[in-house]
Amino acid sequence: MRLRFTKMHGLGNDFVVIDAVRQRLTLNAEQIRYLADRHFGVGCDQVLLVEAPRIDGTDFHYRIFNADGGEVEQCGNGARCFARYVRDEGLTQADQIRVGTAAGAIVLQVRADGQVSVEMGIPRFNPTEIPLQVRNRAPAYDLGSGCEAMRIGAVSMGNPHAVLAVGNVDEAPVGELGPRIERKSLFPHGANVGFMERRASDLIRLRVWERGVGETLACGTGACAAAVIGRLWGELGESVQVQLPGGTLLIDWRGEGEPVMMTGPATRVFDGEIDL
Ligand SMILES: N[C@@H](CCC[C@H](N)C(=O)O)C(=O)O
Repeated sequence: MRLRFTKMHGLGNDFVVIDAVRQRLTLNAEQIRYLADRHFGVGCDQVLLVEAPRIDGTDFHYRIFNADGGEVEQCGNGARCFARYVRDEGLTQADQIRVGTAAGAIVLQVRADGQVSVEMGIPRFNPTEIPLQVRNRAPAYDLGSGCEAMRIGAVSMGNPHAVLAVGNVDEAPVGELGPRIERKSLFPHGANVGFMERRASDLIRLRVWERGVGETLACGTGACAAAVIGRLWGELGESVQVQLPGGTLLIDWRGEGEPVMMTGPATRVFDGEIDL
C-alpha cells in the first residue's frame, strides 16, 4: 500500500499526519512503529489519523498513536497540528473545529495570527484513572525503589500525567526517573511524567518524559497537567507560560470543573509518500 502523509510539529513534538477521510486505510502497530522510526521510517513522536466524525456534533475524529505503536487518548500539540492540517487540506474552512477523541470532544480555534487555541477539556482526578490522590496540597511522595521522595501530583487530561516539582529542570533526572514512574503500578495505564520548575506564578519550565515515546521537545497535555497541578498546589495563577525545550505554550485554567485552554503554534514541514 502506498500511503500519503504530512510531517508536522508543534514546538518540536513531531507527527506523521495521515488523511483517513480521503484515503481508506487501517494501520497496525507494526506499521505505526515503522512510520515513527527515525532510522528506517519517516520518524515522529506520534502518528495522527484524521478521520470522519464518529461523535454527534463533531466535525472530525482524531486518533493518536505513540511511536511504540500504542493508541492513546489525547495529544495537545497534535491537536493544534490537526487544526492546521484540516484547514490547509481544504477539509474545512471553519475557524472553530469540534473534534472527537478517545477522551471526548475538544474544540480547536484557529486564530488570525496562525496560532491555534485548544479547549482541552476538564482535568480529571478520578481515582480509577489516576490513583495518586495528591492533587490538592504538596506532600512528598516516596516513589520507592531507590527514588528520592519528591513532590508529585497526578491528573488526567484524557491521558494520564504525573507532575514532579524540581528545583532546576536542566538537572532533573528525566531519562532515569521518567521511565521508572511511567511504568509504576500506581498508574494502571502508564503515565507521562513532567518535571516542572516554577519560576514565577505565571511562568514554569517543563520537561516531559512521554509514555510510549521517551523525552520529547514539548508535550501539550503535559503543559496543561503541570499548570493544573501547580495551580492546585497554590503556586500558579490562572494564566501560565510553559517553557518547554522546543518553545513556549500558553495555558489558561480558571480552576476545578473548568476546561483547560492551550495556545501555541502548529508547523507543517513536508508532504511525502511511503510504501507500507
Ligand atoms: N505529545 C502529546 C502527548 C502524546 C500522548 C502521550 N505520549 C501519551 O501516551 O499519553 C501532547 O502534546 O499532549
